[in-house]
Amino acid sequence: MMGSANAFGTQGNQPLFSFGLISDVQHADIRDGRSFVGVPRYYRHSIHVLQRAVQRWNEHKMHKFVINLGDIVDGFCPKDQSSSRVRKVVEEFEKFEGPVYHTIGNHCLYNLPRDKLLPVLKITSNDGCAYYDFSPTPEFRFVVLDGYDIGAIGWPHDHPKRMEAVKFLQEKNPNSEKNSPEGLVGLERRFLMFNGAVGKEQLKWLDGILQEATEMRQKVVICCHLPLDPHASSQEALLWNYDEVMDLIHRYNCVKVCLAGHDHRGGHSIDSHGIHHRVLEAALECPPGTDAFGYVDVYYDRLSLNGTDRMESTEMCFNP
Ligand SMILES: Nc1ccn([C@@H]2O[C@H](COP(=O)(O)O)[C@@H](O)[C@H]2O)c(=O)n1
Ligand SMILES: O=P(O)(O)OC[C@H](O)CO
Repeated sequence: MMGSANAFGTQGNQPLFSFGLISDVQHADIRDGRSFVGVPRYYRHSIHVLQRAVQRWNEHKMHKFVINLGDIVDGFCPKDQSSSRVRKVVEEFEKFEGPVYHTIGNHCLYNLPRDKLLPVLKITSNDGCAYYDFSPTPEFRFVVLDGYDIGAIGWPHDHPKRMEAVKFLQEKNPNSEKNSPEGLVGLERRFLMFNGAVGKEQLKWLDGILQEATEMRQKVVICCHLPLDPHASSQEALLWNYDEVMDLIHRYNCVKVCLAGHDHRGGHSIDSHGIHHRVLEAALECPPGTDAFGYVDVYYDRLSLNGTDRMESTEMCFNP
């Protein structure tokens, strides 16, 4: 019957809630450039993409929150402007009339060390880590992972987590330029300095969260700057220990969707356990006047991403 409540307590085809999405703004007040492989990057324009996104999310009036999948300011931003640029982009996000949840990316860490970055992004942490979770409704839980927990960027020079990452890269990548995948084959090509890993403590925390979500019959959406599935991303962009994280996630049935950024062209896959992996198209790569942002309508059995312009729309149906 039209408009009546179903067994899940939801109205016919009304979403339970919705939220806004954007990734890789990578803004800087510098001339347009290109990625290492020649893809154009529009550093000045990307903040306008964000501004239009915020305007649209606010016009919609119904979005409960916004998620930023990382990389708000580009590493080429002049260092004496890093702090003000990061604040400027965060201020644009904060024009959204609701909470904004940030995921940290490599470019955020090129600009500011963790102890400076996390307070600006309003990520509460006492050990410098940037993973957390939130539950916008009793039925859903969002888990934001810190993909640079073990990473060669962002930690103080002599920090044990940086040392661990440097040692790991020495073992896995023989190139003197640790961002070069030269000679690495297949999935080994992810062992680059602009990627990182989820550390042991974070994995333990994630295990506890997934256990709790299972007990509470919550569906989980994972957010991480670095993609977690090779079929949704180029090999060069993957989390170093994506396999370890996915083995843990696959021990539970509660995770339905994983969202990521970093691989700017975007991607989508459904893994062997029916989990959707959606890598978002970058705001940075939108030629002037074009856009890449979206919003997600959340239903009990699907997430429906409504993309604007260069962001592809994606239906992500799952077994509730
Ligand atoms: N095939 C590659 C790709 C990248 N690099 C290095 O990584 C840096 C970042 O690359 P972008 O995708 O952000 O342009 C780049 O400056 C190179 O140092 C590489 O060596 N080989
Ligand atoms: O956003 P960047 O500059 O770290 O580039 C990421 C790479 O394109 C991932 O393949």
